[in-house]
Amino acid sequence: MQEFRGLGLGAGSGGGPGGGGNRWRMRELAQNEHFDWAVFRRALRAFIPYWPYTIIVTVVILASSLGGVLPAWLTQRIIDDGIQQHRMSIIVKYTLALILISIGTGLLGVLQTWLSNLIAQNVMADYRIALFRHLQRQTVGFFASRQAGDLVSRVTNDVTAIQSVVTTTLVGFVSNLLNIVATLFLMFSMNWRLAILAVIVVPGFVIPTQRVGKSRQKLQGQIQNYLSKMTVQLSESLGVSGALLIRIFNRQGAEEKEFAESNRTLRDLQVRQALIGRWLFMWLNMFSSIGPALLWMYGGWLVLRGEIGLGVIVAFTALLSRLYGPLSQLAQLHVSILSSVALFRRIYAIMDEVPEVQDGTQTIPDNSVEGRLRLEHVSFAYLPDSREAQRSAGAAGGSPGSAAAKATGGMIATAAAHAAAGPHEPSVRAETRWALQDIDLAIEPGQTVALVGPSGAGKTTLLNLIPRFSDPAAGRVYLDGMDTQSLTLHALRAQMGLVPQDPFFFHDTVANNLRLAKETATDAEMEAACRAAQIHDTIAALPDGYDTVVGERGYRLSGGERQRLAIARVLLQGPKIVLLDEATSALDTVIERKIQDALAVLLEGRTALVIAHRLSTILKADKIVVMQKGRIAAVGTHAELVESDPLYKELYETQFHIENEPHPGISERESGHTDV
Ligand SMILES: Nc1ncnc2c1ncn2[C@@H]1O[C@H](COP(=O)(O)OP(=O)(O)OP(=O)(O)O)[C@@H](O)[C@H]1O
Repeated sequence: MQEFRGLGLGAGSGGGPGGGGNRWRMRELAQNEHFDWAVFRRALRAFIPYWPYTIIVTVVILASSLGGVLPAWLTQRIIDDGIQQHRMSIIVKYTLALILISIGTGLLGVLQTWLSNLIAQNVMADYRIALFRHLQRQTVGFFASRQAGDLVSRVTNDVTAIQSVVTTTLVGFVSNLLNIVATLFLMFSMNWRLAILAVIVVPGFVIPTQRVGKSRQKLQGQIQNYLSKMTVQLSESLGVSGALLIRIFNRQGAEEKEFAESNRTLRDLQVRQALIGRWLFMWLNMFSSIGPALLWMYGGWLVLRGEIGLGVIVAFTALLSRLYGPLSQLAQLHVSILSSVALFRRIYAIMDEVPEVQDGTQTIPDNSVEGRLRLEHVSFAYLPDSREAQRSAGAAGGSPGSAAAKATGGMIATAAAHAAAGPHEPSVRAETRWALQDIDLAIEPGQTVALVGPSGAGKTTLLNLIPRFSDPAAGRVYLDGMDTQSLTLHALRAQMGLVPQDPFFFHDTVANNLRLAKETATDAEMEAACRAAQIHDTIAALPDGYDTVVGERGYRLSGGERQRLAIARVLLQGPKIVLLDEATSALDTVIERKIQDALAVLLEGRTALVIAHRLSTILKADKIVVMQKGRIAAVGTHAELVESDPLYKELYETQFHIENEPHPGISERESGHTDV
C-alpha cells in the first residue's frame, strides 16, 4: 500500500495528535480558503533561521529520490546484462549495489525525518512562545470578548499542525516532485513508448482520489462539528460551575439524551466515512494492477519482437509505484497548501492584534509613591462593533494586516476619534454608549473613597481604569501627578492591589497562590498576612495547611474564605493603593466581623477605591461617590448624602440598610457558592 500513502487511507478516520486527526483538520481548514501569497510568504519567513537545515534536507531528499529509482535500473541490468547474458560477475556487482543503495536510502530516510522534525519543532516552539508572549500583552477586555477555548486551540492545535505543513506540504512537495522527475527521466531513457503507456493510466488514480477526497472531506467536516459539540458539552458539564447548574435544574437526563444523540450521529458518520475510504482503496488497488497488466502485454510484445529486454518491463513495473503514489499526493497538494494558509492566517489573526493598552516608558523609584489618584474628564465606551469585527475576523481567520488588523485598527481609531471629539461631540454621542462620562475625581493619599450606584452605573469600569486594564477614550488618570499612560504597566500595577468580588485562585497550593503577590515571601510573612486577614486559622485547619491545593478556581474554599485569602494576598504585596470590589453576599455575623476586621487592616494607611456593598465600609469612607448612568451624580459623606441626594437615600434604604442586617441563617460555606 506504499503508493497510497498520504491519501488518508492508512490512518483510519479518527486521529491522534499528529496523525490522521491533524490531516483531516488541515483538510477542514482548506475548505473556503483561497491562496494568499502574502500569508504564504510570511509563513515561509519563519523558516529562515533554519535555512542550513532546509538546504541539507533538500539535498537529502534529492539523494533519496535517486536512491529510490536506482534499484529499478539495477534490476533491469541484472536481468538483461546478467541473467540473460549468463554473466555472474554482473549479477554479483549489481546485487551488491542494490544492497548498498537500500542501506543508504534507509539512512537518508532517518536523516530526513530527523531534520524535518527539527525544523518543524523549532518553528512550532517559536510560534508558541511568540503567541503566548503576545497574549500576555493583551488587555482583560480582549479575553472577555473571546472564548478561552478558541485561544487555547490556536496556541496548541494550530501550532501543532505546523508539523504537517513541514512534513506534508514542504517536504512532501519537494520529495514528490523529485521522485516524479527522477522516475520519468529513467522511464523515458529506458523506453519512451512504455513510458507514455505508464503515464496514460495516471488519471485513473488522480481523478477518483480527488473526488472521494472531497466527499470524505465533507463528511469529516460533519464529524468535526459533532466532535466539537461533544467536547463543548463535556467541558461545560464536567466543569464545577456547569455541574452545579445541571444539578440545580435537574438537567442530568436531558444532558444524557443530548450526548447520546450526538454520539449516535457520530458513530454513523464514522462508519460511512470508513466505507467510502474502503471503496476508494478497492478502486486504487484495481487500477494499480491495470497499469502493470498493460505494461506486461505491450512490453511482452516488444520483448518478443526483440526491441527491449525483459528487464525493462520488470524495471517499469517497479517504477510504476514510484510514479502513481507521488502523483496522487501532488494532485492533493493544493489541500495542504490551502490549509497551511488557513492555519497561518488563524495564527496571524491573533499575532496582529495590537494590544489595546500600550506600555509606557516611565518607571517609579521604589517606595516613592504617596498614592494620590486623580481622574480628569474621564470618559470611556466599550466598543462592541469593533470587538464583534475582531471576533468574526478571528473566526474567519482574517489575514494579517487585513481583517484582524483592520478590526484592531478600527478599535484604536474609534477610541482615538472619541478622544479627539470628546464625549460631548454630537456625531460621536449619537453612536456611542458611554459607560463613563466626564468623570472628575481626586483621592488623597490614605483616603478611602466608596463608589456606590445602581447596577450598570459604571463602578467596575471606573475601577478598571486605575490599573489600566483599559484606557479612557477621553481624559486622563494621574497617579501622584504622573499620567498613568506614561508609566510602565509593571511599575503602575506594582503600586496597587486588587480584591475582586469573586477572587480567582490557580489550581495550586494556598502558599503558591499567595506567592503570586510576592515571590520571595517567607512562611512567616505569609502567616502574618493571613492572620491579619483573619484566614490563618482556616488555612491551618486544612489537611496540608498552606500546602493544600485549593482546587479549580478555589472552589474548595468558601466565598468568605476566598475573599479573606485575596485580602491576605494583597496585604502580602503591600501596595500603596487598594482597589476593592466588595462581595455582595451577606454573611453571618461572625464571618462579617472577620471580613470587616480584615478590611480594616487592608485599608489602613492606603489609598482605597472601593465598590462598596457594606454599610460599615460606607460609614468609614472619607468620601462617597454616587454614580448613575456613567456619571458622578453626587459626592459627600453618608450623613450629607442621606439628607441631600434622593438616589443615595434610595440605595441606602433598599441595599445597604437591609443587606447589612447579617443573615444569621446563612453560614459562610453555604454563601460561598451562591454566585453560581
Ligand atoms: N465588557 C463589556 N462590554 C460591553 N459593555 C460592557 C462591558 N462591561 C460592562 N459593560 C457595560 O458598561 C456599563 C457599566 O458597567 P459596569 O460593570 O461598570 O457597571 P457596575 O456599576 O459595576 O455594575 P454592577 O454593580 O452590576 O457590577 C453597563 O451598561 C454594562 O452593560
